[in-house]
Amino acid sequence: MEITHVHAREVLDSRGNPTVEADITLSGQHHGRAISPSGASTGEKEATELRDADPKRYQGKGVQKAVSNVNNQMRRRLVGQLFDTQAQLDEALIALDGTPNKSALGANGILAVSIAFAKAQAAARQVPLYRQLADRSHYTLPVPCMNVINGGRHADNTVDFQEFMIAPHNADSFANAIRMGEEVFHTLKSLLKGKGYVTAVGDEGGFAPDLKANDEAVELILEAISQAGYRPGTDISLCLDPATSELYEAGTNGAPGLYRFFKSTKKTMTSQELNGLWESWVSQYPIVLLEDGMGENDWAGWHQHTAALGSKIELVGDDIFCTNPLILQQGIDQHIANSVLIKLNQIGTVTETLRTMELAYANNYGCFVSHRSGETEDTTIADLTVALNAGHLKTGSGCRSERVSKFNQLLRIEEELGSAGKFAGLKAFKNQ
Ligand SMILES: O=C(O)[C@@H](CO)OP(=O)(O)O
Ligand SMILES: [Mg+2]
Repeated sequence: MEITHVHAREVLDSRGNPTVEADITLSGQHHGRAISPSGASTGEKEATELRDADPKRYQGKGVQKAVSNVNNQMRRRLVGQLFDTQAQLDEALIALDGTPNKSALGANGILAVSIAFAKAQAAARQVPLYRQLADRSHYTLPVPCMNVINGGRHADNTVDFQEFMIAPHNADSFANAIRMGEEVFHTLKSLLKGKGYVTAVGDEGGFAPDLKANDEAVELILEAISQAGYRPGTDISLCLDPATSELYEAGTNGAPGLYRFFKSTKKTMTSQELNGLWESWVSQYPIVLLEDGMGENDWAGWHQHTAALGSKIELVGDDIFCTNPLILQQGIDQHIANSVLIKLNQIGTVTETLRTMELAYANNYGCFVSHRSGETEDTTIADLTVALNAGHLKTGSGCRSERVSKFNQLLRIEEELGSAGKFAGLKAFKNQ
């Protein structure tokens, strides 16, 4: 189909920072619109998010250059051309950029165009986006992993670890899983209030209290699950993303690196000690998934970590893989983790994201689809999760619209699919 219109503009994300929105029209009548999200605890090998240097606009965080690259180079290359498939479009964008990490044109602009094209194609074919991404007779509705306590770089509190999530898996539908999760979320609010903690929320919608210790977050969540009338581990389990790359300090002169608890005690731990902490938490608590339990530059630590826990729970690599098929392949070869976090803007096109997911599945790795801490009303990840039967996703929790919009899209998809959709349940998680 012929691309007849390409246009980008600067819009805002959930932190009030600018990001890129792109519009695409096919054959003068089929429209697609998409917005790129933005991370705070980013992996070093992510595709480049182009930000303007001008300190007078948005403290140097503007995206005018990325927008202009869409409205000039990309528009010139695309308008008037025929693209039949997503891969053809994305290959053209990758070639036009010409760098391995999309630093010339910016992955924020490229991704918005790539997703907008997928949506325009879906509109042209009159199918929902998930069906445009993968046409199947049956689809899986994911377990929503809801981030109910925020810490790390996502909140100004005393908690070092970034994300404490609940996974309501013992449900017969996505709608019931969301209801269970939200009931726990509200119970947790009362519990925190009762204990004198603030109930303000962090970037991803979870509460951000000043707790006395990191494990207090887990204890409080378990209490909230029980108080809400559910059984921890049987009905609702826990998932964690401590985002330990943010804690990691590389060693100098050949000394091993250390993890520093930068917000609470300022104490340090070796990889071995941190791995020991995870082993004890996994034996003590109903944890089914642990993301970035080791830092992106600590492959030796990751190796140990996978040997210790890789046959017990799901170990997800986020910063270490950056949704990049080449890096994931290295991880697979070295037996690192058993699952990969999927963030479209870490790699920059729909086609490369799908390639990473296919590589993961071919090697018996899981795919955990994810939002970014800077999000928008764009709900593409909801459709992506369903399209690829990923079985679980994380997209924050229940009180911020940029997170809830994904839940609402999944509720619509579940309704639309009827008996062609099935809730994933506990088996969505590796080793469960
Ligand atoms: O670390 C993560 O997994 C993400 C999303 O939760 O955070 P950010 O978008 O800040 O990288
Ligand atoms: Mg992460």
